[in-house]
Amino acid sequence: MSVLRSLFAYAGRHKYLTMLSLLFSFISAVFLLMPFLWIWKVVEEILKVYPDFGQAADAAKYGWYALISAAAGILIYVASLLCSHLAAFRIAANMRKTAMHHVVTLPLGYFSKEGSGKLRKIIDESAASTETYLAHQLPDSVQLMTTVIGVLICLFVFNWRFGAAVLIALIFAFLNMMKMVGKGLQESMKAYMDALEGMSNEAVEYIRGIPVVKTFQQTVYSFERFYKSIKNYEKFALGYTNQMRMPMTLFTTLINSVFVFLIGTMALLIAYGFDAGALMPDFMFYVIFTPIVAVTANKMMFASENNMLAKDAVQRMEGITKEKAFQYPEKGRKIKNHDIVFDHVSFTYPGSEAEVLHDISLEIKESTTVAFVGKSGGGKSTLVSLIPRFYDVTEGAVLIGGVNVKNMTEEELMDQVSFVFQDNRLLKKTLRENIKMGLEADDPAVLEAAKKAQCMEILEKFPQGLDTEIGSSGVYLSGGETQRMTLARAILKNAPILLLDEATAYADSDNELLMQRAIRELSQNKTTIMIAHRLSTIVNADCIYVIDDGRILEAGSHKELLKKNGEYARMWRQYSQSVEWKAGETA
Ligand SMILES: Nc1ncnc2c1ncn2[C@@H]1O[C@H](COP(=O)(O)OP(=O)(O)OP(=O)(O)O)[C@@H](O)[C@H]1O
Repeated sequence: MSVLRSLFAYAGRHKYLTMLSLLFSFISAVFLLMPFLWIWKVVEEILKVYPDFGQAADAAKYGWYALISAAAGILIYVASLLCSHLAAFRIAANMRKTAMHHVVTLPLGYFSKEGSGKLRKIIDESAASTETYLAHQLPDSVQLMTTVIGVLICLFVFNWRFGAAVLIALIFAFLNMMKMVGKGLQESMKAYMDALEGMSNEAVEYIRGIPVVKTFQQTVYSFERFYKSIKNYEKFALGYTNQMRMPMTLFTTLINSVFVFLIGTMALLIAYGFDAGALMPDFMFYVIFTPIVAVTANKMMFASENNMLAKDAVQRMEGITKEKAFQYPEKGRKIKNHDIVFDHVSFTYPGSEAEVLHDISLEIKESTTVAFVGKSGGGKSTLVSLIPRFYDVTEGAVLIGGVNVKNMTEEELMDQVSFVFQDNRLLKKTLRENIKMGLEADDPAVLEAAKKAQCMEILEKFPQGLDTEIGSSGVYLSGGETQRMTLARAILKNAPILLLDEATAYADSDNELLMQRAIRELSQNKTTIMIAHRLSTIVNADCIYVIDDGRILEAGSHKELLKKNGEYARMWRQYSQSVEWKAGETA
């Protein structure tokens, strides 16, 4: 019931269709039990007139009744499945939609914590297994319950002694079944499903990393994590199977040995002086009837396993939908200008122990350009990512124009900021849509932005120009091309705050100069933050912050920092030397 209640949360009006399917399923079960009774009547009729079979006038009539009730039962069952399938598809689709809608509201940190393979598996496969559950297993369970109740009634209506014999076998079999579906097994199954999920995640990560692995000849080492997850899966799969082996064997044996109990009872009754002839019709009824008992009991066992699977799927899905969404206020406060302030900001990545930024305070005035430089891993990208709220600060606040970014609506915040990062992604849409990203702009404006960002050679490469669909056959953009497309996006958006994290990292020397010029032009009158390892690109910044180990080491203009002769001056000397060496090499 709890599984059904959870699933109905996604059902809307389709829950009535599910209920209708259950009603049909119940009626069909009643109809499908009837043929056994009619056949018993046929047998009784024949035995009554034996050996003069011509006297069995009603046998044919009962035969027809059996056929008609079987046909009606099947037809009603088909109607039940029709309803259940319609509802199941809709409910599973709603589950996927709800999960996806929720996923996009989650903080970015969630996606680095949970691998994408794992998320895909949970959303897709959990919805699929609830679909099977609702379409088949649930109506079948109602049918089974009805059949069980019908069977139990019939067992005792005809001859309680034979009924008791069948029941004893059933009780033993079901006691075994309890072992199979008990709490311990639910836990083993959860561990098994976790291992399966882990393996799926590692497989995705492994396949993604293959190019890097091949380049660095790391095959054996990189395979280790994936291999461990396979071994872990093997451990739980074997454990689960071993746990099932004994009770499953006993269950199957007991359920199929009901005949032995019946024959034993018949022999006992005859030994105690009962008339074999008078017992025969009842005995025949139980012989006809017992196969349903075995089939029903088998089905019940699988139904309870499927119920556990559906419960597990619902819980996994709820694990995502109950994850706290990123909160944006309904109504935001208006910003006064485009100053950016970091006020005593500390930050730790979600799920990580180590603090990455420690008590950082700095102020960036509107329309100025600042640069963050420093050792790799010092926290520059993290600091920048707090402005568009890719993550929320752990302590302190980030303010734009005097307003905490947490108090700005999503629209307001995103309208203020455009960014070009190292790791940019394009959508599987046309080049035009990738530059516009939902902005109102006509083709000349899109082309103008593309031109400034040095994207014309990309557009010229494909005969369909702006209409070229990324991801369609043969359309692939390199890292540098993707970065230029992202720059075109930022140019078209023309937001007052510009965040550039190694924005020209992948550019070749021809393009880099032109991209730098476009960036310089774009950053005019904008609050700009640049992260760059090539220090020549930031010498003109109004202020340069040297970030080291999550702290500001030094701050000032290029000239001031050189005069100070500290870390920046050291970095500059090193950089100039490397440029000289390169120039020497090319000379
Ligand atoms: N998603 C994450 N989860 C946990 N820790 C992270 C995550 N991303 C980065 N870090 C850690 O935060 C620290 C700062 O990383 P960050 O990328 O901000 O440095 P950076 O100065 O920009 O480095 P680079 O110049 O190499 O880009 C590093 O120690 C890094 O390992």
